[in-house]
Amino acid sequence: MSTTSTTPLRFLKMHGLGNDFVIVDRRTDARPLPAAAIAAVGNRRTGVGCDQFITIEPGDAEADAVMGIYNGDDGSPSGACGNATRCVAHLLMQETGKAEVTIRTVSGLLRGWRDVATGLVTVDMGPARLDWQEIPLAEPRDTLHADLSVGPLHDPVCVSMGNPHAVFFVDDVAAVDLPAVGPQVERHPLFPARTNVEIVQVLDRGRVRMRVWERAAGITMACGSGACAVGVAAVRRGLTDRRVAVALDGGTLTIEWREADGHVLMTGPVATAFAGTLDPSLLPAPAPALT
Ligand SMILES: N[C@@H](CCC[C@H](N)C(=O)O)C(=O)O
Repeated sequence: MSTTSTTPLRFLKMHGLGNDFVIVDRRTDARPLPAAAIAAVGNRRTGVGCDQFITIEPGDAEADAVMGIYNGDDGSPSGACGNATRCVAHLLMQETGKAEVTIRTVSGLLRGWRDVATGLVTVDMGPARLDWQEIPLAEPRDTLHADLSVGPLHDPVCVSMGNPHAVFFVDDVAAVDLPAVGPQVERHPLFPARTNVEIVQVLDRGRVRMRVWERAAGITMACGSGACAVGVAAVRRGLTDRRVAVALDGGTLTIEWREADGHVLMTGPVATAFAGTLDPSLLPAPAPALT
């Protein structure tokens, strides 16, 4: 189909636990979407507003679709978005009638499925990556005790779920001024690609409370890849069992770090808020005609 910037671009607004996404289907409309246009759409005052902007691209021999992930603040790409992956898995299952779908992201092939009784959607987020170069960190460090202090936060566990996470265990998540300290950790020189920041309070061996400062999105109601990183970090520190309920501001995700293959499974609800079209003025103007 031929499209121009004056043709409205259709989108779906979805969320997982209040972590919200503008999702566009580029299998039917592949117009260019530069970072500035994504940031304009992501702006909550002047655009639609979203934590992440998600694209669905044509699939291939192994995947039902390819998913692109961009942060709402600046259009920067990310290697993972757990909650959006659950939303896209839900859409693809609805579309294909399949009980299980496969989604390709820049970090790998992810499988998603639904529990028919509860409607909850699970995604296999693949293996947690624990080497300092995979986070990435700027220099060799033990990712189990990364020897970093920023304000009241100390001694993070660093985990990559395809995107970087610094997980700090604290006594009381409510007592931390996350809007103040989150951006300082996000942009600390130890993290050359910046980082997502999680603060966690362990409640018991099966439950934790978590708050998140997301890279290029700020405080969000929930972060799926962050919850995965927290589950992995808590097991590595010996604080919880391998299956844990992670209570976020927007609700609870169940995380299981599977012993057999090191994959991390994430389960929770998805919801569709509304469908709409993007104002063409938010999108790039057509290139001027050559004379
Ligand atoms: N909300 C997401 C994570 C989105 C990407 C993140 N801000 C990054 O830059 O890595 C999730 O549910 O995982």
